Amino acid sequence: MSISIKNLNKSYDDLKVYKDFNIKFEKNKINTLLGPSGCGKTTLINIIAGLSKYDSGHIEGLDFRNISYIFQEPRLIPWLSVYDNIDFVLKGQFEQKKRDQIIRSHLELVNLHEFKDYYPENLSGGMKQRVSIARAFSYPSNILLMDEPFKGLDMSLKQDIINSFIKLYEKQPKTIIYVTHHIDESLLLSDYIYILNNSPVEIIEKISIFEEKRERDLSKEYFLDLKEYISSKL
Ligand SMILES: Nc1ncnc2c1ncn2[C@@H]1O[C@H](COP(=O)(O)OP(=O)(O)OP(=O)(O)O)[C@@H](O)[C@H]1O
Repeated sequence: MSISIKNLNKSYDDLKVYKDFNIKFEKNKINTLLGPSGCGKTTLINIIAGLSKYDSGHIEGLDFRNISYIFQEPRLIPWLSVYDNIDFVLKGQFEQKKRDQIIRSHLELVNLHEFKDYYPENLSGGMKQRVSIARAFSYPSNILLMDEPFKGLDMSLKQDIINSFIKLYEKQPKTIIYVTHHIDESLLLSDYIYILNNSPVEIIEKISIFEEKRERDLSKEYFLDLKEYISSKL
């Protein structure tokens, strides 16, 4: 489902972060919020997740039971194996046989099927983040919220994880809201980029790039031009 935010107002004491703010996130697309640090991206995603209160406004198209999350840190349960970390969110959703099939197929898609019995402490940072991506897609949600999920990973690892992510997304499209302040990452992943800036926050521009191929090559002229253009807006 698409998600519409209407006339949002949110302040922290004297700091007005959102003033009569409106935005619409497109159904089953990757909608990216790109803006400088401190402009209000995390505040917005926390409001959508129901983790932060807002002063006034309306949010349409949300059902809190219907949301998956991928955070900056993988947030795996340390005393559960890779397999059981995913099973944990699926219990109560499906019977055992179906859960087993879902977990195995998702671990396969992120190339971690051989690590299903490992505990988080024995995995690298990139592997843990792949488990959290597999977990987010295993859960039967229509909406996925991601806040800087690739932070702290080097570029080649990032590229692998983004590829795993795109494989899962293409098999099971969801309405995705993705927060980042990295232009390169936003160009690799997005269908729509909302450039945010100013205080209170404004949408400087909505850029649509979903007609371009997903096999994205950031060294291509189109992306270099777009990157320069976006930089000039931030
Ligand atoms: N709990 C809070 N109390 C007071 N001010 C806050 C609080 N949370 C955020 N802010 C302020 O609100 C503004 C927006 O913060 P927010 O974290 O939403 O920005 P952001 O764009 O996500 O930044 P970053 O990329 O650094 O996380 C910032 O000026 C921040 O200092």
